[in-house]
Amino acid sequence: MKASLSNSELILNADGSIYHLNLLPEDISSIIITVGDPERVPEVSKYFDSIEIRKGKREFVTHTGIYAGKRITAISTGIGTDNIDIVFNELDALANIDFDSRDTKSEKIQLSFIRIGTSGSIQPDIPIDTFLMSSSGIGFDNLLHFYESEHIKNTALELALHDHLGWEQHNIHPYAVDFDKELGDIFDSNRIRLGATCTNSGFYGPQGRTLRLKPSLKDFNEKLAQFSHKNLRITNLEMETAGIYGLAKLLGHRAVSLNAILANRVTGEFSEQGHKTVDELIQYTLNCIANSRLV
Ligand SMILES: O=P(O)(O)O[C@H]1O[C@H](CO)[C@@H](O)[C@H]1O
Ligand SMILES: O=c1cc[nH]c(=O)[nH]1
Repeated sequence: MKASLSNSELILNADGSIYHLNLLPEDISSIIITVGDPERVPEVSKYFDSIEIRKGKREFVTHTGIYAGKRITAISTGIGTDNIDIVFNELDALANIDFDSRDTKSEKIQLSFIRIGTSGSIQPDIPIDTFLMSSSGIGFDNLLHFYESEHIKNTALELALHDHLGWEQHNIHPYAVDFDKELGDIFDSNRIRLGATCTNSGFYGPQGRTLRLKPSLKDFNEKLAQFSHKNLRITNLEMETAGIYGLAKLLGHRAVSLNAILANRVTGEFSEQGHKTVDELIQYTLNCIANSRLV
């Protein structure tokens, strides 16, 4: 028989809540909106008809409530896939590990994750203040390389990208994971574009930005923007989507990432109405959830 999880692996606080998120199993819904910025959580939950849970620790703020008859959890992940590792492992533990016996439950709950994030476009025809749904997440961070994950990756996309970039000598080995198409269909409309999203481990050098430091790869964004594979092109850069797609799939959950495009890296523009654009994406997302069969 498999030994149950020790105190150093499944870490619970004195009140029985999970270590970083400070949440109890009953605090979360199976419909989960993730946002990067902790201040975006109340921007989502202000539309709820009622709020039942308000908890937080570090950058991980959680509100659970009811919107149009659906129980929804909104949680902030902070910035980066290092935090995605914590948030997704702990949310899955809340759903699928019995905290008393410290064993995995025999009946698993599938969670539906919807990220509402901000991002920068690398294509001239994807303007600021538009919405974009990530059909694939391409990870330049290393998160998925630490998990057995060959079976959930889009290896055809990975190979085509490796061939195009030729960056092995720079120790850059991106991984690729697709969104959950059925979940994505709920958010599809002529209001939102589709594209492949690159996730990286930083905002400046790792997204081809130069303030005072010189990038090692001079043509980073251009090379990504030129790539195409089976009608798919790389459209935007941010810092969480690929990790979310990878961990959600590995754990048997569904995920989709919706981006408010705030920067256009080709034209050099940055939105002056970012708050409004994000607010519109929040309302769009909630409306799609309300009109869906998600439970
Ligand atoms: O607006 P959020 O969701 O934080 O997402 C984007 O914004 C942050 C960088 O400013 C990164 O987390 C990036 O992915
Ligand atoms: O350019 C951008 C804008 C928002 N978030 C990012 O990670 N990059």
